[in-house]
Amino acid sequence: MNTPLYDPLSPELPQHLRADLRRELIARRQALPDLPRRQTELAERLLQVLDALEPETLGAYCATRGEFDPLPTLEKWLAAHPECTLALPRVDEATKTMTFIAWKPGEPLRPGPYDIAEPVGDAVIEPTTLLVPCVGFADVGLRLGYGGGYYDRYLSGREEVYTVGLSWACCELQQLDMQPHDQLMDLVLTEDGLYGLDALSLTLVD
Ligand SMILES: Nc1nc2c(c(=O)[nH]1)N(C=O)[C@@H](CNc1ccc(C(=O)N[C@@H](CCC(=O)O)C(=O)O)cc1)CN2
Ligand SMILES: Nc1ncnc2c1ncn2[C@@H]1O[C@H](COP(=O)(O)OP(=O)(O)OP(=O)(O)O)[C@@H](O)[C@H]1O
Repeated sequence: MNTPLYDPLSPELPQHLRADLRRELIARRQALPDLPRRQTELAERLLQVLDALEPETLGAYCATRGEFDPLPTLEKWLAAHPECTLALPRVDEATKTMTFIAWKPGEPLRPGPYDIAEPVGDAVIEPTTLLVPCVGFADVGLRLGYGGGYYDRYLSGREEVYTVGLSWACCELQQLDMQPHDQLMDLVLTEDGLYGLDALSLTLVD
């Protein structure tokens, strides 16, 4: 358990404090010790979850600013599951919307807005399972992102999409006020554990 960054009884976290919180969490994860071990542990957990979920179409992301990079693990998993289509996000900064484009390991990527790599193809996919990068999270599956609202906007009206948040243990928050537009993650994985309302019902085999 990490020390709460803010008074857990505060009725609502003001926007400027959310921005401070993001900065603090990004700095924390960028200073994480033992990164190779943490990456290996989170990758193992991700593989277990993929084996349990067997997604037909999977949305992932190109890591930035100290996020867990899921692509090496996905490359390994996809080699054994060629029936699964992988897709990566492309954002439209003007409309603050996001589209998932089919992508295979080795295919080209180009820098997009916010300096995040994006696929260059044009095959739009509606992933059934989505790996969602989380700047912070609370154990019920509540997520704090970069503040663009991209995932909340994308997931609103797509309640059937199964969401797997990925974060680091140091980014767990004891209290994160839920905002009306917040979409709960079904699961959140870190190097230390499994969170979210589905964590209790998902049976993982070693
Ligand atoms: N790897 C990765 N790709 C992703 C996301 C992500 O979280 N991780 N996204 C997830 O949505 C989308 C990009 N969303 C972003 C939204 C805002 C900022 C950003 O730079 N925001 C400002 C202000 C933040 C604030 O208000 O505190 C900044 O950081 O300076 C970056 C990315 C799509 N692709
Ligand atoms: N479904 C939605 N429709 C319209 N606006 C939305 C929706 N979801 C979020 N927003 C708006 O987007 C802004 C950012 O939301 P929030 O602070 O929750 O971002 P975030 O989840 O941290 O960011 P991101 O998903 O980009 O990583 C807020 O001003 C919010 O009102």
